[in-house]
Amino acid sequence: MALYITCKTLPFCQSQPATSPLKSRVSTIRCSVSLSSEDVALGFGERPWKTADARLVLEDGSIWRAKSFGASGTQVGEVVFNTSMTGYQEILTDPSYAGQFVLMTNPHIGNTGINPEDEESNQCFLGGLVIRSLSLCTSNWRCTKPLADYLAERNIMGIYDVDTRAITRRLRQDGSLIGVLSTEDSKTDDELLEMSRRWKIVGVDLISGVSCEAPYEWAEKTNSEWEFNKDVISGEKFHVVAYDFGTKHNILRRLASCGCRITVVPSKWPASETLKMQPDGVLFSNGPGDPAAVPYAVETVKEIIGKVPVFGICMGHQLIGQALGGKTFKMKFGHHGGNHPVGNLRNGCVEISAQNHNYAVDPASLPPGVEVTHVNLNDNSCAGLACPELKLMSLQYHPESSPGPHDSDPAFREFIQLMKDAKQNA
Ligand SMILES: NC(=O)CC[C@H](N)C(=O)O
Repeated sequence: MALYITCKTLPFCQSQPATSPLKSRVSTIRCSVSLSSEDVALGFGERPWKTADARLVLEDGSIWRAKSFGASGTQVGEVVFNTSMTGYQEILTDPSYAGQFVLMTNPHIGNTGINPEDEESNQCFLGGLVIRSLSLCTSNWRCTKPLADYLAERNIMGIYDVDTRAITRRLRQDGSLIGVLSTEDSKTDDELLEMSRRWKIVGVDLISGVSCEAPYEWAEKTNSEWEFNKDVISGEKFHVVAYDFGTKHNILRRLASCGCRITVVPSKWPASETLKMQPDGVLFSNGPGDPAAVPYAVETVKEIIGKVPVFGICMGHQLIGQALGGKTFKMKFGHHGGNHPVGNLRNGCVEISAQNHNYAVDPASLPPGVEVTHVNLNDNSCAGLACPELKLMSLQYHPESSPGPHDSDPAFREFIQLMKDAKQNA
């Protein structure tokens, strides 16, 4: 539904000819109000306003009453908070959120609606969305639909009008918690609590549920506004095999923009098949869940490192850490947001980065010869690794941003350089 507000402004200048047609001084503001077919159910279109019809029951026994949007039903997941100020659509489509409810600390969500160019994967894998306030209006020239309709279509539950600050403080204090979201009155609080306490996310392989089924080629690049460093973008073609553990599209787009031909392969694609393709480099992507629960992926990484240059991002970094002999551990509440300061220990610079992870590599568990290249400055956790001997680099965070600042984008060019050097020395 579109609402047109016509605002008849008075002439700004008294000397304007009185004959000036009024039409020219009428400005029309197009305010696209995203009232969907569910308007009445949502209570946006009429009074009285919608009242609480959903519950979020956390495993610590707390019960949060809220209003639902998107899908209805009952869903269990791990609640994590994300501090990004923008980019809820990229967050919703980041496959690394599989099994999790994302609670946005930014209180106002939905104002830019849904924009098809902003998708980071073809699906939403997250468990649900928890927000303070759902925007009544959408305002973006690319917007095709309101957030509530999109979530309903994709069968993803959302709740709003819930005290996200109080839940965030609880998560910061007690660590991430399992929760159950429900719109079903037939389920008692105790049943939902029991469900949250029985559900486990640690030790579960979540990447096989989000990876592609068969290899495919990727060619799409990021658009020109990303190329703030044109001079160093290589015109050369490198063939990169990208392991899809739940890859975000912008990783592939940035590689394509840097001159890579990309073959995306499923998470269980044998290392021997990859090596047969004789790629110039291999990328291990981001992905959901516990990195210690996917030993087959660690084996794949082990078989590849040392043979071709590799770059690991987030889950990929954690798999590389394990393949090198290190261990991962679960953090208290992880890092999720677009404002995490990272110290680049190689050049002494600070990068403000996009992050999304609940696990980290324990640097003390790594063998000599592996260099910690980056640290998260909020808690000193390991944020990057390198081993020049093995032509290997990895980052715990997201150089492709989307959403988030572009400070870490040079990492893609470092990977290009790694491949270039390996080619020259071959
Ligand atoms: N974005 C990612 O790859 C996340 C990695 C892993 N699932 C974690 O939570 O730590």
